[in-house]
Amino acid sequence: MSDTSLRYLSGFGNEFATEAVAGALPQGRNSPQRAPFELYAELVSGTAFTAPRHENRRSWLYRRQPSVVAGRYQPYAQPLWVTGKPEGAVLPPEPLRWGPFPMDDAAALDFVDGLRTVASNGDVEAQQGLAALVYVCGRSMDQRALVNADGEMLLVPQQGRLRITTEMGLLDVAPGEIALLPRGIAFSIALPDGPSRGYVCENHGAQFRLPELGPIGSNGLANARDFQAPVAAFDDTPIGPAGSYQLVKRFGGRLWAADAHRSPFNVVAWHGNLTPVKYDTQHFMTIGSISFDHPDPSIFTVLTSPSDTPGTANCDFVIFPPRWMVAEDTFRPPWYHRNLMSEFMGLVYGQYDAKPEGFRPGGASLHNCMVPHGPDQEAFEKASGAELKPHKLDHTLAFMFESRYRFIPTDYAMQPSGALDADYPACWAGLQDRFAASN
Ligand SMILES: O=C(O)Cc1cc(O)ccc1O
Ligand SMILES: [Fe+2]
Repeated sequence: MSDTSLRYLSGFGNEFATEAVAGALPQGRNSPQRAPFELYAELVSGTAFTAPRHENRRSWLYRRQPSVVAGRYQPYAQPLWVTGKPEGAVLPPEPLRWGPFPMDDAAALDFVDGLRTVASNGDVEAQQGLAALVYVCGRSMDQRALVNADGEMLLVPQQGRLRITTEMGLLDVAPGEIALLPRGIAFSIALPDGPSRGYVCENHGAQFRLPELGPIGSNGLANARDFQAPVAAFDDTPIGPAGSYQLVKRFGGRLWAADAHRSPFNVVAWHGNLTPVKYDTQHFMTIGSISFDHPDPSIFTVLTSPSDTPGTANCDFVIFPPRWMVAEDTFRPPWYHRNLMSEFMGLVYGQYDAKPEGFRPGGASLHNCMVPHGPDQEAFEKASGAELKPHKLDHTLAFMFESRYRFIPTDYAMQPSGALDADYPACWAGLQDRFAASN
């Protein structure tokens, strides 16, 4: 597929129609007796057929061969991609933090082999919860594609651009941008900038959508028009022998691989509202306090995956982008707090105001349900004494996967020789009792 296919259609959840060859989309019906150019019609339903109209997501693909043409699947070993709650897993009741996840072994790994679950929750079979992963990779996926039947994947690149080929077309995603790849849609990732690292939310629950805006009104936060879907594009490499391509499938918390004769990227035209999208976080219209007090971080929600309990998300994807701090008589960083919701955070670049030194780009932190946390001593002291003039928190992008379900860290995350910060709670130890009743 050539770079000329790198054009985008704008809007979140729109009804798109796109064809790589003029005339390839049937008009006025979805499954004519014979589709144009002898293409096969294939429906992909991302929601139950009967999901409410505003939540319903499906697309019609017109392709050279239907996806059912594939070899037989064999188990594929990738022990560091872990789903759900491992048997007997120990869940420390403390705050956890990791330094930048090492990229030492990245050179030999592609995106599939470079995925490492840091923490996971829920139950993939119950369509609940998520896995928070990192990827470290130095190789493009060569002659192979991944299909995740277990959930959609939200990619947050931290280092290196991703060129993502999908059944619907191409996406180019740089650090500062995100990609949302629907459950079940095949994709393959190339690395135009070399070694890459980033974060992934593998969402087993309800699909991510834009949050309600309530009193904010009809504009603001992430605007629907800034999400970009690919235009139809296909790979016209001729069919090769069995095994010239590999399809890797995530299915029930395990990986499988099948030989194929060609890539699954043979969709000549498609229409519908189930599609991969990318979004540039620079377009996020940030709202904050213009009087006093630090608001709840829900004002930074880009996308939300609701659960069955209103307002209590399976997962909120929240960002902390560059923004002005202007609040008067206010301790401006996050307050000390405990939260029913569990918070997994990562840092794409820059500094995070609550932890200016200890939280590093490419690392992560985890504050599970009711685990106390807040600014480290350095941040507390600085912010308590700072002159409260307007101040731009610039050159920074942190994010959070916030979930109603506690995240269980994996063995990979907890190994003492890895990125785990063994002494994280020490960053608060110096917060003295300064009570002075006479004040
Ligand atoms: O814990 C964190 O750093 C995330 C966070 C940020 C904020 O501004 C308010 C609450 C919150 O949990
Ligand atoms: Fe928090």
